[in-house]
Amino acid sequence: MASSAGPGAIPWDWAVVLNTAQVSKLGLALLAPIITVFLWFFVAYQTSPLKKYPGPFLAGWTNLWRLYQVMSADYAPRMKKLHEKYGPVVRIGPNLLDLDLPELSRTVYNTDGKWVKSNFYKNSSSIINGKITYHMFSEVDNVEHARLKRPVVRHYSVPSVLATEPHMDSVIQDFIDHLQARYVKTGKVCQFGDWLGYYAWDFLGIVTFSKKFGYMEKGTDYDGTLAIADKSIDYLALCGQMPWTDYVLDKNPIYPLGPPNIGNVTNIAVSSMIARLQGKDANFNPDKPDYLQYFIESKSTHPEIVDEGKIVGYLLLNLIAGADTTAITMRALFYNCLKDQRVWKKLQDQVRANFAAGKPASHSQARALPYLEAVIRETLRFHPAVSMIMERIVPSEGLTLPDGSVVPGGCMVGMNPYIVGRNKGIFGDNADSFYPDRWLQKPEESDEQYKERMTLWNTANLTFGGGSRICLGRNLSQMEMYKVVPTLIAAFDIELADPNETWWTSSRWFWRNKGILCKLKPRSD
Ligand code: HEM
Repeated sequence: MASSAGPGAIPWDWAVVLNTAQVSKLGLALLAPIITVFLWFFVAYQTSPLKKYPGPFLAGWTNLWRLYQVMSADYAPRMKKLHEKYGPVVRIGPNLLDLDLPELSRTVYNTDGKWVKSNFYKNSSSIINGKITYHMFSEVDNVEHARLKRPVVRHYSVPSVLATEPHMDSVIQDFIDHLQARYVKTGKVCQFGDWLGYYAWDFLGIVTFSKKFGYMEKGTDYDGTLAIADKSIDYLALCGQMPWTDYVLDKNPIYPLGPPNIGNVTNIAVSSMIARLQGKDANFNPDKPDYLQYFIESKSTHPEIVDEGKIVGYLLLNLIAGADTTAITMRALFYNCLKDQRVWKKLQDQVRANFAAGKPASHSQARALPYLEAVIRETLRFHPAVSMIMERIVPSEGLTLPDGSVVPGGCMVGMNPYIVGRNKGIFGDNADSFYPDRWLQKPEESDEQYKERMTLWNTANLTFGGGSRICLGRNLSQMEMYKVVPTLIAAFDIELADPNETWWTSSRWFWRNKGILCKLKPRSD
């Protein structure tokens, strides 16, 4: 067909320009790469040693599938539905199995150093560390990781954490005073979820370098750090599904597309360290140890490992690894307890029988309250702050699964604390419900039976990870929660402003649970 264009116009009818042979050559040239890519995927799929394991069809072909699942922002419940459909072993990537096999938790997360972290962690290291050369969290070489961790690990033991209690008390007192002045006295509705975040950051500022950031003082994320930290974690979660994308996005030298740095917090960490080393840190009281002091001690005990750069890295890691995770857990605790008034009343009664209003609860007294412990343990099980698969590379000897099949070395496997923590074989048919009482000794249960049950349940508890890479800050975050939760309950009557609120409606990423609008009133009893 001839072109209808006038003389001199570019002909739009390609048949005029190209003859049939040329058209087919062009078609082939365009199709060839597509066919090659398809064949490559097809062969990879057909020959994969993980082909025998069930899972969504697309997940076996490309990691784009799981990237899409993470983008949906309700990744963990989606993965749980997959386990309900396919069973305990689900292939969620061409080279990745998600296991709901608590009996293997001590194998995959162990201390022998053979099970290394996948590249999920490696490529995100610079993001977590605010571009400071510190890789302890994400280090995939376990030997190097152990070397980096050696100088600081004792500072996270229970006695070292307990030594920071005076700092904790001062920041908890501040928290109560702010809530009292801004919400209890005025009757205004409190964005309690946000406030738990401000508190968690100020808490870690004080415990880490004896300096609050001022989020509670200002009543807002005044320098955008909390928002940047959220973006960094989102980036980490997304990029980790296809780690090479980090090189195209954040690490591309022309126009980096990663999240911004937590510049203000980094500046505070650096200036605190310099002032402290020069003996000019006005915030520091030698009678109240903090982590900066601990890390400076590590510099003297391990000068071959710890220098000023490492100290800043250690300081920042405390903040990035500890603030968001603990805030999420506290929000989940208040939200779930307030949603179930039976649980709330039981908790409130026990706390109020033991603590007066107005001053921070002591850690030792709080640890003696069985229902508080049950509530904290249930929150950690029901809503783990890390609700993603913790990927590990299977060592060369392979991994034998309960069905007798062997996952070959080099493949990736992992468990998701959210899924393993809701395993019905361990926690019973009501594993999907928030029910703190399950952690109490039953009347018909002997001490021995109760101990056995708790030992079994601990194998399915991966909220803080496990083995040599278990969370370093778990004592710190637990102590924070054991103190602040009873203090708040003893101080105020707390109610959900809208009892029908769900945090699904208030935060895109379900596990971040930013919502929880609350009314805070003077303690009525
Ligand atoms: C409720 C609060 C917290 C939760 C749920 C939590 C959870 C976790 C989990 C699941 C891991 C292991 C990740 C993996 O193996 O893939 C981890 C590692 C880690 N966490 Fe936490 N964390 C919390 C609080 C903290 C705090 C307060 C700090 C620091 C002050 C901290 C510092 C670390 C560090 C340094 C690691 C890496 C340990 C290693 O690789 O040896 N975390 N955390």
